[in-house]
Amino acid sequence: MSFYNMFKRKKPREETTAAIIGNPTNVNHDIHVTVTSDGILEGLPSSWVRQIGTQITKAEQHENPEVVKKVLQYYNYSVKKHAGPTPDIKHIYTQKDIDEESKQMDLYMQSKDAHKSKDSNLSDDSSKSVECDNGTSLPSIDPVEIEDNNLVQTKKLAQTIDNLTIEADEIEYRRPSLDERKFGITDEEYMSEIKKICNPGNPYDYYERTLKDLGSGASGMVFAATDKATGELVAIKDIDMTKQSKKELLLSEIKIMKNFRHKNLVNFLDAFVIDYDHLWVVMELLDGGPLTDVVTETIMKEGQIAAVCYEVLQAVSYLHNRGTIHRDIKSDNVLLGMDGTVKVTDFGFCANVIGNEQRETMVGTPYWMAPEVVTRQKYGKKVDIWSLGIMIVEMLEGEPPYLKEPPIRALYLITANGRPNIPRWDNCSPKLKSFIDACLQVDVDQRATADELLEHEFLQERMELRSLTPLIRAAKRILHKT
Ligand SMILES: Nc1ncnc2c1ncn2[C@@H]1O[C@H](COP(=O)(O)OP(=O)(O)OP(=O)(O)O)[C@@H](O)[C@H]1O
Repeated sequence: MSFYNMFKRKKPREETTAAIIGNPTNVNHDIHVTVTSDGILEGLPSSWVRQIGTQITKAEQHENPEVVKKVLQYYNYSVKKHAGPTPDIKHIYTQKDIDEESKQMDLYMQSKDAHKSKDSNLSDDSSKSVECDNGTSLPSIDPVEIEDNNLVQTKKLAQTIDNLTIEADEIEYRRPSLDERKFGITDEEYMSEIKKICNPGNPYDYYERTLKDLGSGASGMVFAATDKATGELVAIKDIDMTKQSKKELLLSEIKIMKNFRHKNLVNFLDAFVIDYDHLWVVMELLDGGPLTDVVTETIMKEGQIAAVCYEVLQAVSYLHNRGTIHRDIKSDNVLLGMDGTVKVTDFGFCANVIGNEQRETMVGTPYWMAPEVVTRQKYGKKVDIWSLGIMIVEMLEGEPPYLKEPPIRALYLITANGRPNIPRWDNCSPKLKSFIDACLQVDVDQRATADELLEHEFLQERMELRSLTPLIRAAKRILHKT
């Protein structure tokens, strides 16, 4: 369900602008940030200044200029990365992918030469830096001749920022060509590959479509079908491949997912190509709906929270022990069975859809994001543990911290505040407090691993899975999903 559905719950307005953009072809912006004596970040491209807008106060900029810079870097990198023809699909993530992504991000934002404006007459001296009040050092804006006349100085500074503004605003955006989107493989090659990976048969020979639609996601509909051989219900995700920019990555995901099988994952069952350009992914069906419905509509007991955590952690441990990071653990991606079964989904499939509003949004969901994702420090498997901690906050409070804040502000608060305030903290038992503490450590080394958490005493307090059934029923009733 990922990012898209989360915003369907409460979607910050600024995320809905939907111009279709491709990769920048003329990225020419020097980004030299400085902090004035008033603690204001200067030298930011105008588009960034607009993004800060009312989201980050001057006092916050003054207090945490480095965090603001990192947040904007991360946000802009994510948006552009998501928009471009480079491999940006959420696929099976490993530490290697993350290291590579960090390198690309550094290159994107820090390589002065890579972003130098051909028109810019600014100095190329990047060695200068400005010492901020908090001791951090930011690269200085290129020299504006200091003249006695303050007005001239101010004008020149404004002109400098204007230059940056023009550079940032004049990036040419274009839609990636079909060839770029396919990474050079022809339709014939692609179809031959897909035939090797997917079941070549006709899905209607195996499954009978029911009238029940389970919902729709970014990449298409999910509907229920009956397995003709067993009579069991399955869920089929219908992905319109003409809207996928990275078809071959989709295929490699299917290959990997075929090998992942765990009782706490929504397991992949089969895949078919239908009508030439639609991919049907057959999965186990979970009839209880997403955990989100339960956290928003009901009040969970600690024993029920422990039961969910225990199941989710088994899936996370399975993925981590196979070198895979989920990167999007949240209640929307935990599906429930009416019997209380708990399964993690979206661990392989997250479509990169061309031509809808998602393309201008970030990769990943900010509210569940660990601080190190933004700061890029020791970013690895433990991001899933932080997200689990945030999911516990959802189970306690009904929503993650900062959900009402727009994404840039949420990213700022996550990075600047570290561990969030939990309003119901005082009502939690010592065991639950200790469990949350183990998940929401800003210091990655202090944060527990999935295997360590599985041994935590809080989980010994877990109730039976079927204790979740009344909550699921109640949520369905309230949401008229029965
Ligand atoms: N295996 C399943 N069993 C039952 N319902 C499911 C299953 N998979 C998805 N759904 C439901 O279908 C809807 C759409 O799910 P989907 O995973 O396509 O959303 P998404 O994550 O927003 O899309 P995408 O993964 O393409 O970004 C959701 O409401 C989800 O609860």
